[in-house]
Amino acid sequence: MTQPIVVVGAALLDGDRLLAARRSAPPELAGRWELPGGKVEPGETPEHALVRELREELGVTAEPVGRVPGEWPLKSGYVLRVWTARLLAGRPEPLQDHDELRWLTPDEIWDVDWLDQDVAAVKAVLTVWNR
Ligand SMILES: Nc1nc2c([nH]c(=O)n2[C@H]2C[C@H](O)[C@@H](COP(=O)(O)OP(=O)(O)OP(=O)(O)O)O2)c(=O)[nH]1
Repeated sequence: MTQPIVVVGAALLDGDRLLAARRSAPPELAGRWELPGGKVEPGETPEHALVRELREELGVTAEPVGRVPGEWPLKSGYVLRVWTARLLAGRPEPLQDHDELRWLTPDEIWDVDWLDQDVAAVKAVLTVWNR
């Protein structure tokens, strides 16, 4: 069986806030909100992919903290896996793939229009947040 392509999503946490990112492309996803991240490249660990993607997309240095249990199907052949992460240096900016960022408290988490496939992942993040 063909292995799915893993997309890593970062639940970047800063105190009581989670970073959400609004996609600027492709057209069918643009305007919807997601966890920043991207595809794991061949030969790369998911943790390394997460650090690389956050540097490329947001211009920050971050480190993975822990895997959020579960995985969520995306388009055919892709699955989303999520790690909590913390900022080590820099202030996130929407450099690539996104046109807006928002830091959300748990009370604000559903104020943004998450991608359909991210809703279950964000719920899972809420269960591990601040434990
Ligand atoms: N990063 C990310 N992608 C997601 C999420 N939910 C979701 O459906 N996706 C989809 C969007 C894309 O089709 C795919 C990830 O692709 P990407 O474009 O972010 O990854 P990438 O930076 O490695 O891509 P590329 O431009 O190098 O091709 O997964 C999510 O929460 N985070």
